[in-house]
Amino acid sequence: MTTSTDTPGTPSTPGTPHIRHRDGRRVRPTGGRTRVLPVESPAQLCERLPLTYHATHTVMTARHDAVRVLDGRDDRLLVIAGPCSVHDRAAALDYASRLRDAAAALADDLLVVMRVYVEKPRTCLGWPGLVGDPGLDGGADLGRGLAEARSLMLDIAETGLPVGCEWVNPATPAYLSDVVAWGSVGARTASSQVHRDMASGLPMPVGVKNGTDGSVQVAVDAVRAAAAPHTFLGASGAGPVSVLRTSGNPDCHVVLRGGADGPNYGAAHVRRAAELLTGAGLPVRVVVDASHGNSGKQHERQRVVADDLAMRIADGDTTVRGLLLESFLVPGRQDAGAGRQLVFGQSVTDACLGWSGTVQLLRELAGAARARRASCPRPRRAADPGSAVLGTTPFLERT
Ligand SMILES: O=C[C@H](O)[C@H](O)COP(=O)(O)O
Ligand SMILES: C=C(OP(=O)(O)O)C(=O)O
Repeated sequence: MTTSTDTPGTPSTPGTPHIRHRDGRRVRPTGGRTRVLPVESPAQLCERLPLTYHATHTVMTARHDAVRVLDGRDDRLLVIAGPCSVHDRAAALDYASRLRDAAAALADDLLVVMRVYVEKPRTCLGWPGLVGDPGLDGGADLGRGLAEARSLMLDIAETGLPVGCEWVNPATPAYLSDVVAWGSVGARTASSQVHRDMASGLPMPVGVKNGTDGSVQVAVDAVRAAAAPHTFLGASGAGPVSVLRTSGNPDCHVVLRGGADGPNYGAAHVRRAAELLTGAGLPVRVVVDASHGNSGKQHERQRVVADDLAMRIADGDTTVRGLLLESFLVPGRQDAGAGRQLVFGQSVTDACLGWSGTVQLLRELAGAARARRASCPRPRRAADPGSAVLGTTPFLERT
């Protein structure tokens, strides 16, 4: 085989040779499909936008408390609420200040984390989120996206409200993970080795969704895999690809989000998930996503899911440790696109509950946590909360 540079073609990397087979046929080059563009290193961005004292306090306290809630050592409910995706800083901060006030008022019963989802996995194609396309115009200025995402997360954490997000690209945590109190591996990536490796090194509790097909086993496998140490190639703070060795993340948990075969927030589904976890030798920690497959993506149906869970929790169910809600200022959703006039505070991805509906649900969930506390004899210390028996997990007193 010989190489030639006079063959027509569009190599996108300068210097990529065109290929001519020895029989004279032109061979389409298979390389050159990726252009490499520079971007600020994680260390540079973190130095430019450092974690402040207050934000550090928010993050560390929330991570610690979230683990205790998930383990049943804190009898509150973990509620991760916020827009499906953030696209507009002003609207996200407006929502955050309302959520922070509601969270403070309900702090005895709920541990509230704001969804600040800056990366979106897509079923096929679509807007990739603030990091991938901060201009919502296809410009894909990732350098700007990372900076905007970090700055927004920092400002929210600075107010005392912890933030949570889904980790989609394994290079992103190096830029943002120090600001994040709770993370997620989504339904589209739960079976991905890359995401399991990544979760094993994240310094926060990570909720792994069941698959879009409804498989909970895939999430259980991911939780088990992420609890173990891994060694893999990845982005480090200094930028270049490095060998990363993780110690394993013992704080991962399953998130039931429904799937192609319907919702899975019902008592029987939760029981089944708990059995799978126990069978895998894992602690029974279950969080339910009221949206996605559980709401059939009809935002108002999140109420039905949350009402049902609130009733079961008030009746003493201790298996469900938390809920995810998709909520923003204005209910519903809208299409984004270059030059479009957008409604302030309305989702550009999945439809969300509006603010008043959200507050109502938060109060209801707080009431359920209170009722559960009243019906549970306390304090009951579990010798090993990790080996909790389904539905009868004793809560330890919050300290
Ligand atoms: O949570 C948001 C969406 O459900 C997820 O990103 C997939 O979106 P899509 O099916 O519209 O691509
Ligand atoms: C994409 C999300 O969820 P899922 O992975 O369950 O579809 C999400 O929570 O934004």
